[in-house]
Amino acid sequence: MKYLETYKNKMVTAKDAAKIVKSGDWVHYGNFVMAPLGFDKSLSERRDELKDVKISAVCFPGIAEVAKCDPLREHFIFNDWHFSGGSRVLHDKELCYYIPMVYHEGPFIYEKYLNPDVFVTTTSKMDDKGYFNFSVSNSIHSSVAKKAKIVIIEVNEEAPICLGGNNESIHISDVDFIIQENSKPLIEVMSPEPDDVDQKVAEYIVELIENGSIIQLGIGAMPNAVGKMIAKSDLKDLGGHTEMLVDAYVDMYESGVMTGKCKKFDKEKMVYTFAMGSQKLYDFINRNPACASYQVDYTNDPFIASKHDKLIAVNNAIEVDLYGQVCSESYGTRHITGTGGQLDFIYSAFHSIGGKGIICMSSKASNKDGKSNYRIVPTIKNGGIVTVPRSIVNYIVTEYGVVNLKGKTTWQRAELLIDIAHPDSRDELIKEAEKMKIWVKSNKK
Ligand SMILES: CC(=O)SCCNC(=O)CCNC(=O)[C@H](O)C(C)(C)COP(=O)(O)OP(=O)(O)OC[C@H]1O[C@@H](n2cnc3c(N)ncnc32)[C@H](O)[C@@H]1OP(=O)(O)O
Ligand SMILES: CCCC(=O)O
Repeated sequence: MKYLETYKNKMVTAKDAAKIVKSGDWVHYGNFVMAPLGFDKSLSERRDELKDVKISAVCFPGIAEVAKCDPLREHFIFNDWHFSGGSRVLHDKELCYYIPMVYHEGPFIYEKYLNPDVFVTTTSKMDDKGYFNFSVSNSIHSSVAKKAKIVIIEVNEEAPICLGGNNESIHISDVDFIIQENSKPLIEVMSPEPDDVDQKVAEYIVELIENGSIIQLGIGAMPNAVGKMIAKSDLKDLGGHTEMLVDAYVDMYESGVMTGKCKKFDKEKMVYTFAMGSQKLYDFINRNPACASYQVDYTNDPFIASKHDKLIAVNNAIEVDLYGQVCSESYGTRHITGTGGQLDFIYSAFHSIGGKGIICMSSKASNKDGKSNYRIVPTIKNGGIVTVPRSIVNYIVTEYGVVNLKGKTTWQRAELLIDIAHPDSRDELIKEAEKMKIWVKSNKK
């Protein structure tokens, strides 16, 4: 093969690759399940030789070794652009920091402002033209690779080949070092089984969808439940234009409801920028021309996504206040996740002809510690982060119904939201709305 000699010359062990990192460097990891786990381990083993190395990841799968090995943060500072459960655990222990980003801007942020010392990501194996496919994480990888001083790839021969789209691959001539010692099946990320509340919310959402709609499902259990219900519905000729491809898209495709025939562009292709789910999803994507992987500045660009008619965006939230502000990334000052593509898609869906930007949630949250709290609240909990401002918000759905807040006054919003709040919280919400001066006499008590 033409590139075999070059390949051999660039091969290193993970241990040797980690030796390239110097104190003070910024090291950027590949995103989601393509994070370079072997390199991460080897870098953590160099802890005592290094000081002040900054690492950035996107939704690191599990607990990063570089964070775990350094509880005093004297050697490594770990940062994540979008928290996974693992990064959340680390943040609770002051071992991970968040980097705010509206996801479609990610590549442009790199282009304009960031100069990583090292970019290291997992890819699939090289093809005979010398290309390594970014597999299930296209995301921001091409843009990071273009700006990084050193590019290292960790080959995983079991990683699916994700056809583009664009920016789905990197050529060996743009790679400095190749690690080849860590091939194994990709990490599976399973969604919990939908409960009764998820089912009820999903039923309301399916009623909002017309034949020929283009579906974006966000991260979390509830959007996945919506997709699974769509797969069993009578809807016809839906299309996929999403940031994240999840198992529900396989169900929608296999049941025949998602054909992509009505898409204005990328016809008959499910467009996405990253995928996380079961092995079934990874097998489905592998070399599948029905799927197209693009960098996130394509999938999430509101000026592109909104050109599809009937774009339906379904995303999950933590709290919504009576003004209609949506908080999806923190609970008070407890950091939970990131803005991700939520703002991109809620905005895009409203701007799409016939589109709807939907925020869905249960009316009450039950947490692991046995405590529960209401999700429709007078004002977002002190320290909470607004993910979708009230000026952008569109539909809100709970198990008690569907409301559309666009064009509504503050007193109309308060009334609509209280209508879909948990029944036990409604009297208190009305009292608070009165104090907030967003209640009028004609509102229903
Ligand atoms: C991906 C795309 O295609 S585009 C856009 C999608 N992106 C987004 O919407 C970004 C923001 N949204 C999200 O990240 C997710 O949808 C979430 C976090 C809101 C929900 O995701 P889920 O996986 O269903 O959340 P889950 O119920 O596991 O809760 C996550 C954490 O938040 C905590 N949490 C959630 N709600 C509450 C609440 N009301 N009070 C206190 N804690 C809460 C949970 O306890 C859990 O913490 P833990 O891991 O320590 O137990
Ligand atoms: C990094 C983005 C993930 C999400 O949008 O949820």
